[in-house]
Amino acid sequence: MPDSYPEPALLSELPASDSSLSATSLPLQSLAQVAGTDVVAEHVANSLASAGWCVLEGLGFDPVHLTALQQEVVALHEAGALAPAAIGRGPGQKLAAEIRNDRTAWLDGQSAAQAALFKRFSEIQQFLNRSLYLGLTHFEAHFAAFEPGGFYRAHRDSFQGKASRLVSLVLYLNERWQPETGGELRIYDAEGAVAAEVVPVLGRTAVFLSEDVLHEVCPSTRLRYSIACWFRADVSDNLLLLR
Ligand SMILES: O=C(O)CCC(=O)C(=O)O
Ligand SMILES: [Fe+2]
Repeated sequence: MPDSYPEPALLSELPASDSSLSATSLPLQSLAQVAGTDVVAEHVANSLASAGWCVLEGLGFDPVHLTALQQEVVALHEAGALAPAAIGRGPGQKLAAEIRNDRTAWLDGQSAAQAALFKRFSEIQQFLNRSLYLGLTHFEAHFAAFEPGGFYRAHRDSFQGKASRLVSLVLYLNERWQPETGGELRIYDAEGAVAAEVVPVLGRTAVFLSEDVLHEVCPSTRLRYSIACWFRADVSDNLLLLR
C-alpha cells in the first residue's frame, strides 16, 4: 500500500463523548482492496487484537447493496415479519423485554444484496482466521429493528469459555440520524468505562470480540434498523468431549 494512501474512516480512537462522528463514508469500496490487501479486514483484525473492537464507515461493498438491505429490513418490519428477540440459547432461551426489546429475522443470503454481504463476511472471516488464528467456521446474521424507546441492556454476546460466537459485527441501516435521537451502541472498556458511543448511521459498522466486550443499545426516539452478525467457531460435541 502506498504510504500516502488515506486511512479508512477509523473511529476506534475517538473519545466516547465525541458526538461529531462523521456520517459521510469514505470510498471504502475502492479502499477495500489496495494492491491485493483487504484494508478493511486488516484494520478489523489489528483493532480486535489491540483494543478488542473497532468502528468502520462501511465494509467496502457497493452502497447500492446497503440501500437494498435497508429496504429489505423496512419491508420485513412493515410486513410484521420480524419476531421479538429472545435471550439465552437452547432450552434456556426466553423473551425478556426488560433486557432487550428488538425484533429480528435471520438473513438467508438469497437476495443479491444479502449474497454480496455474505461474500464480504466470508472474506472478513477468512482474514480473521489467517491473521488471528480464530478458527472461525461460519457466521450467522439477523436483521434487527428497535421500536422507538427500544433498548438492549448492557451485555456480552457470549459467555467466557462457552463461546462459539467469537466476533460480533453490527452494520447500521439508518439514514439521517440526529445526535439527540439516541440509539447509540455504547461500548465499554475492560474497566467498565465508556469507550465509545456509536451513532447507528447507514453503513457504519461496529466489530468487537463477543466474549470480552460489554456493550448496550441506548434507547432511541425513532425506529432503529441494523444487521447483527456473529462469526462462530463451533466444534462438534465429540471434539468438546475430548477437551
Ligand atoms: O444494534 C446494536 O448496536 C447492537 C445489538 C446487540 O448488541 C446484539 O444484538 O447483541
Ligand atoms: Fe450484543
